[in-house]
Amino acid sequence: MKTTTAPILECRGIIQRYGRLTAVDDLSLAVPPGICFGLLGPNGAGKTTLIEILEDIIRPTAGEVFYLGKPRTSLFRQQIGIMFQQTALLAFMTVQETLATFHKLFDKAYDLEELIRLCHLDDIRKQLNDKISGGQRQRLLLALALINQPELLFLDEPSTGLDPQARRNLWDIVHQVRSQGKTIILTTHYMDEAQHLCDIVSIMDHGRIIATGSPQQLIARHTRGINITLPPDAAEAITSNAIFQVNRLADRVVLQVTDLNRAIQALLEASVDLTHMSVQSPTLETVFLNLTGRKLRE
Ligand SMILES: Nc1ncnc2c1ncn2[C@@H]1O[C@H](COP(=O)(O)OP(=O)(O)OP(=O)(O)O)[C@@H](O)[C@H]1O
Repeated sequence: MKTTTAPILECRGIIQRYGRLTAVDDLSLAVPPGICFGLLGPNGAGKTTLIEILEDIIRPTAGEVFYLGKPRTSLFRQQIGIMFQQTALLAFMTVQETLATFHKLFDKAYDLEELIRLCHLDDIRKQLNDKISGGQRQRLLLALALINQPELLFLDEPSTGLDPQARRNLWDIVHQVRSQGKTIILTTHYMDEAQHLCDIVSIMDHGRIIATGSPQQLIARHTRGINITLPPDAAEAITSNAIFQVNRLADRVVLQVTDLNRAIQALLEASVDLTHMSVQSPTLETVFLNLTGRKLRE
C-alpha cells in the first residue's frame, strides 16, 4: 500500500505583488519532512520573496502557508531556523561569545559543544567575528540558525561567494544536519549545489514553479541524456533536428543528443572539427536551459 507523508510545510495559491510586478504568481508547493528541498532559479525568479513568505517574514498578497498541517502561529519563527544571506555580527564579540549569547535565548537549545563540533568552529572559537573568513562566517551563521534545534531549517543561498573548499565544507555540514532527520529548504543559483544537496528540487522562473522532482528525475524528464560540447564557433551549420538539440551559448555550443554514435557520425559527415569536443552527462543547468531557453545566470 502506498503511504504518503504529510508535508512539514505547505503553501497554497501564494501571490506576491509589488505594484504592477507579480514576484510570486499563484504558487503552491508541499515539502515532505526529512528532505533537503531546493528552490533553484535565475536572478529575479522570486526565490527570496517566496522563501521570506514561507519563513513568515513577508505576508503575501494572497495565499496560505501551513506548518505541520496547520496555519502557522506566532511560535513558528521560534520553531524554525533561518540562515540569512546577510546577517550583522557584532565585531567586538568572539565566535564563542556570539554562540553563547544566542544559546541563552532558548529553553531547548542545541548543546553548545556539540554544535561547535558539528559546524567545525572549534579552532576559531576565540576569534573575533570580524576576523574570520567567509567560509567560517557561513559556518557560524549556520550554527546560529541551528541553535534552537529547529526541525525546519531555511538556507538562503548558503554558499554564495565561498571558495570551492569552503563550499564543500559547508555542504558536508548540511549533509550531516539532513542525516539527523531535519528538513532543509534552500535557495540557490548553483546547479551543482542543488544537485549535491537536494533530494527534491523545484525550478522557479517568473514567480512560478516550472518543474519539480529529484535532480535525476528532472534530468531524465527534461534532457536527451547526453551533451556534446564544442567551441562556440564549431558546428555553425548544425541546427536542431531529430539527432541534435542545439544550444548556442556565449562560451560554447551544447548539442543534446540521445544516440551518441549517430550524432558523431552526423557531425563527421558535416565536416565539423571534433578536436575540442567533450561529452558530458546533462546537469540541472541543461534542464533549466531546456525549460526556459536561458542559462541559469545570464
Ligand atoms: N521589496 C520589493 N519591492 C519591489 N520589488 C521587489 C521587492 N522584492 C523583490 N522585488 C522584485 O521581485 C522580483 C523577485 O525578486 P526576488 O528577490 O524574490 O528574486 P530571486 O529569485 O530571489 O532573485 P536573486 O536570486 O537575485 O536573489 C524581482 O523582480 C525583484 O526586483
